[in-house]
Amino acid sequence: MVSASRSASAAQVLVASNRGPVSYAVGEDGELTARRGGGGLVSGLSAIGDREDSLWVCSALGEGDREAVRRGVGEPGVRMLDIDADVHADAYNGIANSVLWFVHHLLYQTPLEPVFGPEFRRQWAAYETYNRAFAEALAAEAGPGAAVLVQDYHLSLVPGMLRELREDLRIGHFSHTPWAPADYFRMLPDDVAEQLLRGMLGADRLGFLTGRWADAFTECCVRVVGGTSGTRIGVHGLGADADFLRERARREDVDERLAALREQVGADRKVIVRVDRTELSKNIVRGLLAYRELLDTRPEWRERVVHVAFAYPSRQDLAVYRDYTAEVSRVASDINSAYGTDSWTPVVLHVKDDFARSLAAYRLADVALVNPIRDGMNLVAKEVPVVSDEGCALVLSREAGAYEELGEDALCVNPYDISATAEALHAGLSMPADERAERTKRLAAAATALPPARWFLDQLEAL
Ligand SMILES: O=P(O)(O)OC[C@H]1O[C@H](O[C@H]2O[C@H](CO)[C@@H](O)[C@H](O)[C@H]2O)[C@H](O)[C@@H](O)[C@@H]1O
Ligand SMILES: O=c1ccn([C@@H]2O[C@H](COP(=O)(O)OP(=O)(O)O)[C@@H](O)[C@H]2O)c(=O)[nH]1
Repeated sequence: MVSASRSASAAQVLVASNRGPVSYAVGEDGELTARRGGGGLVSGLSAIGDREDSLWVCSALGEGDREAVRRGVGEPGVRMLDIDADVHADAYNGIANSVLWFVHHLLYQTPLEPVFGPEFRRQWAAYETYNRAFAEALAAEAGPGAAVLVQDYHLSLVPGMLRELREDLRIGHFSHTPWAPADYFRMLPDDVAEQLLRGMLGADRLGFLTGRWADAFTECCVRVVGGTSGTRIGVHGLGADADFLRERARREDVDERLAALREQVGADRKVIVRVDRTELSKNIVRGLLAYRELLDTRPEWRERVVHVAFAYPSRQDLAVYRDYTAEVSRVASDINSAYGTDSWTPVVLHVKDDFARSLAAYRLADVALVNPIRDGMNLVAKEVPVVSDEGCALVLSREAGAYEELGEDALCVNPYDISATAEALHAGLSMPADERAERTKRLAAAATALPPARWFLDQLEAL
């Protein structure tokens, strides 16, 4: 960890995102420790750090990050913005994750409904302030004619704001989420919907993970603001980083965790693996219920399979995420109480983020379960086949962006259909080893077609 030192105002390529590549924690001894930021956006953008002329502008997300900013500690080429904590909380928890995330992932269902009243308006004002802070920092840091790539729904207003401050810049925006169908998007107050779209249309070019999300965005523009007003739109299906993953997954710390997992699972048992943030859109509870149904309807699997579920903490400031986390644990322990025996624990649930252990689980999996209700891409689905030791069947939701590229060799499911998911798990567990290996090879090839470095460069060149 060093003081951020790269010359800032010379930056020719800038990335802006809420979450940055590292986050900091203050230890009991007062020392700061850095750890890799979670989630797929960070995995995808990691290649940018190799460029000398780049700057990654991100937000301080917690007390550790704020302390790092105060002490002037940081990674080279990264600038963390210490935006007022209340403004950040309203923008990130209130607007981005409680409203925009829910709209794009179709998560509002009774009794979870949007409430567009005074609190929303206060949070919306904070979202504007938050976006303006990014626009101003980018305007100050960008060299003449620089390219700025703004990331995701946290920063939808930044392209329009930045355009007003700096006409010389080339501005792109990339959405890592799905985009809501127009009828659902128009649930947002009219002025807010319009501001979001006009903010994004301030960019020269907009990127999406799949054609499906790009088309939904275009349809929203046609319905709400009359069209996309000359802004170019492109599709870039972010893939897994094969070189990084294969090397990282064979290191000693992963081997150690693999041995521990093998011991926990027990000899001669098959393993169904899932790895997610504990996130409503990932549909973890329905996944567990499908596993329960498998044990119920196909008793031949009892004692012969273990479901290894990693559900690492996410957005815990929000009550709805905390409740969901508790529900995941409750359903997992219900299954263990109902079916477990002295020698067999049907579900092994880990709720602490551990990248090395996740890679170990990828290696071990006979079946990977990826069943989101909706997901921009889902990199886990792309990473498992790359890392797998002996081939792995992939049970994949048709509502994940990854389905467009992996659909042919995965066992595809409607994520709401628990029985169909249980049947797909059975099919995965029963798949002959040679078929599984063949499919895994093809899945890995499709999953790595557009590695992160190329994904990033393509956008830069197109801009
Ligand atoms: O930053 P958090 O609030 O902790 O959330 C983590 C990230 O979640 C979302 O990731 C998405 O990006 C992936 C890569 O393109 C994609 O595969 C996945 O489907 C998306 O869910 C979010 O869009 C990011 O901004 C967050 O950092
Ligand atoms: O303990 C872990 C397990 C996984 N991941 C990474 O988190 C990302 C999850 O991305 P995905 O697109 O599947 O979903 P997101 O969380 O971004 O919605 C993947 O690249 C994983 O390798 C991680 O950072 N820590």
